[in-house]
Amino acid sequence: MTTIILDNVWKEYEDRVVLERVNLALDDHEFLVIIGPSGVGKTTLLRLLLSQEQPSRGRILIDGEPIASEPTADRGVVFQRYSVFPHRTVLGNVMLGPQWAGAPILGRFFGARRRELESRAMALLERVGLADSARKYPAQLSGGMQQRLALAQALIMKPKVLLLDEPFGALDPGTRKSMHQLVRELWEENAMTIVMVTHDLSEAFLLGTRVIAVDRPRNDPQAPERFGATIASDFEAKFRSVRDSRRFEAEREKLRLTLVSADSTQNSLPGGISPVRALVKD
Ligand SMILES: Nc1ncnc2c1ncn2[C@@H]1O[C@H](COP(=O)(O)OP(=O)(O)OP(=O)(O)O)[C@@H](O)[C@H]1O
Repeated sequence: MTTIILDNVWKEYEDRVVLERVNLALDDHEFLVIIGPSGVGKTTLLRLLLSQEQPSRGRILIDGEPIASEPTADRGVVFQRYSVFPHRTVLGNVMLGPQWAGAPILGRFFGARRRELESRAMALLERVGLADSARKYPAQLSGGMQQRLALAQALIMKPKVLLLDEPFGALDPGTRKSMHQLVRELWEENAMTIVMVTHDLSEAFLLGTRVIAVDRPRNDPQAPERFGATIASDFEAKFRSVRDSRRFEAEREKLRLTLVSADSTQNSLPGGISPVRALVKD
């Protein structure tokens, strides 16, 4: 379970206010999408969630605890152009993170530990459709394949929160569509929280359980840096219903069993509709 709270968060660079009064409470397993005009502070918000930047004021809590002051493995990130290591194979790139985390001096595992990691990395490459390219180098991959590699690299660290900064921005429409599908599936399978920045509104509402628009509510033409951006709108998006329907399904199943066991003889409603079907209809 992962909840995120931003409590009156500000980000200022000397006299320049980039973000002000940002308040946000994110549920467990949310897919939050951030939209907003160019230069408004969307990436800054992601960098705060990664601890690449610190708030000037306010606080960020993850699962009720103050966010770590340094980037940690439980927060993965994928950028629009991901800098994979060009001299490592696809498999080597995926194995790198856990090796650095587990053996910081040598950066390498040996023996059984290495074999275990290799099989985990291969399973993940299989999942993102890159198993056949495991021995290739990044330069031999298309843009979409490189983004799949970036996803595998982030996921092998089992992040609680995955941050995506315009991850599909450089991809052609067909590849983009297949990446949407993949990310959506990975989000469901891994039960993680995703925070994604995009300029594409249809993508935002297609993927997100929640979409926030970041904008500057106040403007001083004489001093454009005086006011920062904040959450101007907050929408529940289409995919929330899918997430919530899973909870609903579980509840419905419980109720169905109760109804069936409580009264197997009187399980019809007027019009011949059974209670189960009536629930489904609702
Ligand atoms: N280290 C910094 N020092 C000063 N200003 C900064 C710094 N980092 C970011 N900014 C400013 O903060 C503002 C917001 O930048 P940010 O990259 O977060 O915007 P964005 O909404 O992600 O933009 P885009 O959609 O174009 O990627 C920009 O005006 C940028 O110049």
